Amino acid sequence: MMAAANAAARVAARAAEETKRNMQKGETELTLRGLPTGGDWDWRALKKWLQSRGLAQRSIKYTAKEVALDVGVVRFASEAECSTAADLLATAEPPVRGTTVTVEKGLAPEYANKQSRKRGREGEEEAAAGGAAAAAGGGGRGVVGASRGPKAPRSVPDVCEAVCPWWRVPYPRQLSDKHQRIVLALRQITAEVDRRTYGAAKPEWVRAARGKADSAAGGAGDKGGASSRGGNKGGSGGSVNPNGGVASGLCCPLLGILRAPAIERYRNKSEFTAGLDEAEQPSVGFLRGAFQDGITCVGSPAATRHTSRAAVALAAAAAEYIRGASAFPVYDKRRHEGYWRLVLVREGSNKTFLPVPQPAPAPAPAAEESAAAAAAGPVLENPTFASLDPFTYLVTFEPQQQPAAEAAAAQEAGAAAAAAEEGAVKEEVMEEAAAAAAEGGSGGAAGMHVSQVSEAEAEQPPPDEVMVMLQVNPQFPRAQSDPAAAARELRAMTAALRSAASAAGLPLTTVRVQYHAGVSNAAPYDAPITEVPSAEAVAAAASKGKGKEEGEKKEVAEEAGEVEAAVVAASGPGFIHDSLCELKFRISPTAFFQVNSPATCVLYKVVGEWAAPSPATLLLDICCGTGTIGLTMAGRVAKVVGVDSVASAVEDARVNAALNGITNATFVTGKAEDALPGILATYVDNAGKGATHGSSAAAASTTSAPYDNVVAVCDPPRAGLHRSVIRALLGCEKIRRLVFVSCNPDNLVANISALCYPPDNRSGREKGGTYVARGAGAKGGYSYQREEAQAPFVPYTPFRPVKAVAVDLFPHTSHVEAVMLLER
Ligand SMILES: C[S@@+](CC[C@H](N)C(=O)[O-])C[C@H]1O[C@@H](n2cnc3c(N)ncnc32)[C@H](O)[C@@H]1O
Repeated sequence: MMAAANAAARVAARAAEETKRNMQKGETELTLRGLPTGGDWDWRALKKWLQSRGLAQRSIKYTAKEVALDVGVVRFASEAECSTAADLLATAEPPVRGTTVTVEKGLAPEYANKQSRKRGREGEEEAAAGGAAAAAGGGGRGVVGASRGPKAPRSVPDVCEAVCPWWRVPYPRQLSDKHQRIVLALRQITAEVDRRTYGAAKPEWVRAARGKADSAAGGAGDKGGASSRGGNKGGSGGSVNPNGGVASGLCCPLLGILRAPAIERYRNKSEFTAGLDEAEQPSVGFLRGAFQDGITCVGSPAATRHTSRAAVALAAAAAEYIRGASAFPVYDKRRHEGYWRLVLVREGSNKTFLPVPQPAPAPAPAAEESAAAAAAGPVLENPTFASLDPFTYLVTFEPQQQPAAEAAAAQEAGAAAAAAEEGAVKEEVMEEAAAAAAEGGSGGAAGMHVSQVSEAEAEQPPPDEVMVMLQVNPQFPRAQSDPAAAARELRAMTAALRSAASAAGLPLTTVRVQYHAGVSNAAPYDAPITEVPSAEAVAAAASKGKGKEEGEKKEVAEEAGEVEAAVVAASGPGFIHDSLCELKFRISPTAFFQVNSPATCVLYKVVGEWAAPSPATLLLDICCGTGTIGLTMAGRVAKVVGVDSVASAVEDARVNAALNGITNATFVTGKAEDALPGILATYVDNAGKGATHGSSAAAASTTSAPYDNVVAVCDPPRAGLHRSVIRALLGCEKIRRLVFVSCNPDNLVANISALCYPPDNRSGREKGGTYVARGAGAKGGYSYQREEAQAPFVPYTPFRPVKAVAVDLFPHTSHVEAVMLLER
């Protein structure tokens, strides 16, 4: 009992630390520029303005009065709130008419500088006291604080610690910790829905899970959702049964975690920063910490476990060019100076990953035997994506000798017994959950116990196509005053990359240039992307250049001879292809594509199985990227409709459908929150009711009802789904099954809870209205006011969590993907 309590405290502390880290990373912060300065404007006025938009911030940094700075930083309680606020503020009336307030995610460098200066001072004090500790991993000194002037003597993390911080953690332990993260999230969903539902409206699955959690905790209750850390080390015996959640306060059974088929150098995309290394030399690699922490030092990616050899070679070539041959400097974010910003490397393979199954767990083999068997693995005869059983990769935790299928059966028996005791309705819920685990869950595969997981995984074969995108700063003064010189730089860099690629046997087929002047490296999706300038473009720019000297013109001519062949060879189509799940996908430079193809294959197979479509199904692929999930299921459904906010990704999706001869898929460009109501109106008969609150003309004009059987797959970005997407999904009763893929457990909790709240317990705002204070300081209580132009709230049936599984797409990092099935 004591051990469980200690474990619970550890889990809670870890969760709190994670939240704090997220906040420090700036994922919950918005930078607002163009705010009023002087006059009555201070942080209170800013707070009022935010309140008038219905936003509640956690903290504000805004010093307009003191230093006439028009920049404010607003921090929110969660990433989801931050994203919602970003959307709202981007279109909000500015506080002062005629001005424009721009919204950017993350911490303004103005404040980062302040922070880093403060930290720098702290570092100096620490050093003076002889207490400056080296960062874990033994990183040396780094560039901290302003890059001008003396560096603060604070150490920065080693590059591996910064980008794949679990690189020294044994893989089984990584899996345990990630699995535990999802255990916690599933508990939090129960706790969250429990907290916000009362009386008869409380869903039965919550009662069932809570009842069990409370009794597991000795009746003490478990309001916070973190009561035990069982299952973490393959035998600690806490109250969590990781193979089934109902018995432990989880909102549904968690089947385990699907390990990544490839864990070394698995990334097919690497985004390198051009910056100064520890020795203040130009370099291309990974930032060794967060810019918000004042760290701008770049480290070589060579030692990082997740970066491919191809990407490492190209980063080295780019660094060598900048150091040895370029007349343009790397970009300095603090001073907004310099030219070279990012080098993005993307790789594609024309061979679909077809997994070799690992052996079923044998009873307690010796560690070396197990590793050898796992490394060799039995070979599937004619393996195909259709024959892939993703649960071959299932890793379970305890009990050690009990395979998952048996554990599920045991759970089913336990659940049934418990249900018999506690009433007929509950019986139904428990049985359904247990049956889900037993039947559709692991597909009959036993998986393997965590103690049998091997690290001996093969590296990926070399790529068949490689694309590089160079991001540069178009506002660099010399690039502006001498475009010919800038063009020559880009051409020479391309030649350097091509030559390194040839030496390493890499098919570098395409190089593109992205122009981005913003402070953050993340360029907007519509930032211009061009081909590498042609020789003619250089000559034209040179001849237009003011007062070009003869020597320089000659250099252009010579350069054209030397570099032309390389530039032409790398001029490619501006995209690459990857073969995933036996389909071919075109990928544009900025389109989202999962970075670990073998693990993605496993992930998509689970999604396809749990979606359980029929030939009559309309499949909604929400946040579809290049169309991958929808297209892998297109052969099993009547129609796929995908939506994504990035135009180039949607264009890729359309091309991908054609490339694979798929004719029943349609892809829509737009934010899901804007486009979904219209999609539902077009393809589902009762769309619009409640989904759009009557605001969509498209919904009103719905005439046909072609699809009765609708399955939704949601795979949102880290910020999660927008509230109006959730409303639209809930409002469309024909969506009875929903598969949710999440790369962020925090937003998994927020989104799944929102999909599972019964309508009676929604807050006023969720219903389309808001509670407003009666009288000053809310002393007179609150009254509910419906928002203008909102249609009456339409009741809906909430979803119910059925089962979940974690998937490890990102070995050596703390990130984990989760798949959840919801039904109603
Ligand atoms: C995690 S990715 C998933 C993509 C795709 N399902 C896949 O597996 O490759 C999230 C996707 O959501 C898209 N996205 C981000 N915000 C969005 C929004 N508001 N509406 C629709 N799509 C959005 C991104 O462009 C990205 O393609």
